[in-house]
Amino acid sequence: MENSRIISPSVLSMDYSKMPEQVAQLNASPAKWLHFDVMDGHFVPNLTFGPDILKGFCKLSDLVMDVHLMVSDPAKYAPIFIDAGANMVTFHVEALDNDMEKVQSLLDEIHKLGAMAGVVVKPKTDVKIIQPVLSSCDMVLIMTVEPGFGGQSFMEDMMPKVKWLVNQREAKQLSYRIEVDGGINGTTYKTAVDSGADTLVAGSFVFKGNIIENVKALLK
Ligand SMILES: O=C(CO)[C@H](O)[C@H](O)COP(=O)(O)O
Ligand SMILES: [Co+2]
Repeated sequence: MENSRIISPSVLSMDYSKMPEQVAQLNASPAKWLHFDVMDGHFVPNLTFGPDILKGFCKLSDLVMDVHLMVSDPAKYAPIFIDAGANMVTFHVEALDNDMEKVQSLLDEIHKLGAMAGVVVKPKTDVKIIQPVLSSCDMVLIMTVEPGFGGQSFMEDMMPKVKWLVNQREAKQLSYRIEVDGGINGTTYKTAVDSGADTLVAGSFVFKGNIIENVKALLK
């Protein structure tokens, strides 16, 4: 697992009338990943992309496809998105009733299908419940907004979760990445990085103005 900071621009905030041009800008930027938010209109009150759209992004880019499943049935959809080209699949523990046996099974299934796997926790979920599955995670995603929409404000009070993950990783000699998602911009990213986040999702910040310069600003 790489140790340097990774920027994963969220295409939720892209201008879809300019999709190929904007993906070309991401390809030319120092972003290494592309964050793809799958929302089912049930787990969250918004509806986004299906697997065929991911296939389209894969044709336009060699970036690592970082698929964030905000769906009520992640066990059904994880294999479908891996088949469509997902490299990293993260799913919400809340969608599996915070049941770590179910979470462990899905992490194992995603690995068996050849993708990297991680879990996501919503702002109100206690991160400590995921302790039993940490050794099977390639990444843990801490939501810094309520999932469902781009353009919301960063919740700084999620930083203790990031710090707990850093401590657990060190204590248990694990190597998962720590990703934050929601409200990351040219100011808030510093708070996240100082707390120990190494993987930054950014949507509205990256796609407003110059995409390449905005990605660079998150790497300073
Ligand atoms: O998962 C998400 C929302 O549920 C998005 O990845 C996130 O909101 C990115 O958008 P922004 O950077 O504008 O907050
Ligand atoms: Co996301």
